[in-house]
Amino acid sequence: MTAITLDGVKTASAVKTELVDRIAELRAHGIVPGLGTLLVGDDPGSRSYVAGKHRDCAEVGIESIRVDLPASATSADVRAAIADLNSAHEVTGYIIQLPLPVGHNDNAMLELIDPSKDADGLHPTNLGRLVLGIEGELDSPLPCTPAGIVELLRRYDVPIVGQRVVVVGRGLTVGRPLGLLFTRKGLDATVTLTHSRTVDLSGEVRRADIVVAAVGVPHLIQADWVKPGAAVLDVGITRVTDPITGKGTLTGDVHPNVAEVAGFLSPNPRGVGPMTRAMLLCNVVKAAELSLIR
Ligand SMILES: Nc1nc(=O)c2c([nH]1)NC[C@@H]1CN(c3ccc(C(=O)N[C@@H](CCC(=O)O)C(=O)O)cc3)C=[N+]21
Repeated sequence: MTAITLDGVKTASAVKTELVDRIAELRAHGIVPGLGTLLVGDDPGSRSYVAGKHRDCAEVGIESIRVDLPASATSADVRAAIADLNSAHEVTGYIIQLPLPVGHNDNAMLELIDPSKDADGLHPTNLGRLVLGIEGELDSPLPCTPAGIVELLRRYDVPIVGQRVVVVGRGLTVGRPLGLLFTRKGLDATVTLTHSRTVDLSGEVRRADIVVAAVGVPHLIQADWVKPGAAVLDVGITRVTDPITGKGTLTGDVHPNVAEVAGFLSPNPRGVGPMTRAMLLCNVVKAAELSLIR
């Protein structure tokens, strides 16, 4: 058996196509959606993600505003840049590229974002709304990676209701909010949130109908850990740069042999990454639409 690929590139492209008309409608009402990005330092991974976000915006008709600070930026510099983004009228939503360089406090900076401009859904107010919102439509932005994971599964009709989901990794951007999202009414999954201190991790994963691997441990999830037919989503990525050639390679958390056992496999790259970016655009558009009716 070979797993059906959950194609994030194709699915993200469908999501983006659906946004184009909504963006034109906003512009017709005099609202120009604009995504800001705040990047601090010169981590190559972060640079490439930010570049991707600006390309996506250009593709669908969202303006984008790029603020790059040098690695030498102080916390006061970062705070000042956040204050500027909060007050810039052309910025309808923005993100702080995480992680910030060592010496900066990611959570403290996230708290300074105007929650109505929080395109990542990571401000405590918006995370709090996700905790409160067990049912009904949420009008707060959802964290992009969890939203992208659920959207990818839905578009391939992978059953979620009542299913056992094992999330490997409890990080702020993926594992923790994903548990909250999967257990909302309507999705109704049963979630086990695992982490580095979990006893018998392979046993937990073997019980799962849906496995989300978001830890950044190369090839942690092997074929013999996976229940035949399960959906496996590879989210964690480890970037290794060859010291001699300077060439970078990306290795996911899921071993390639999982494709022989799983029913569905979201690869990495070309899986959840592009979906994350598409959901960011959705958050920007949705926030702009809400500003019309408020
Ligand atoms: N405030 C904040 N919000 C984020 O959403 C956020 C963040 N910080 N920090 C880092 C992680 C990581 N992340 C990715 C986004 C797109 C791809 C993506 O599109 N990847 C391509 C490959 C790109 C490549 O080659 O590097 C793919 O999977 O096909 C990957 C990872 C967003 N994150």
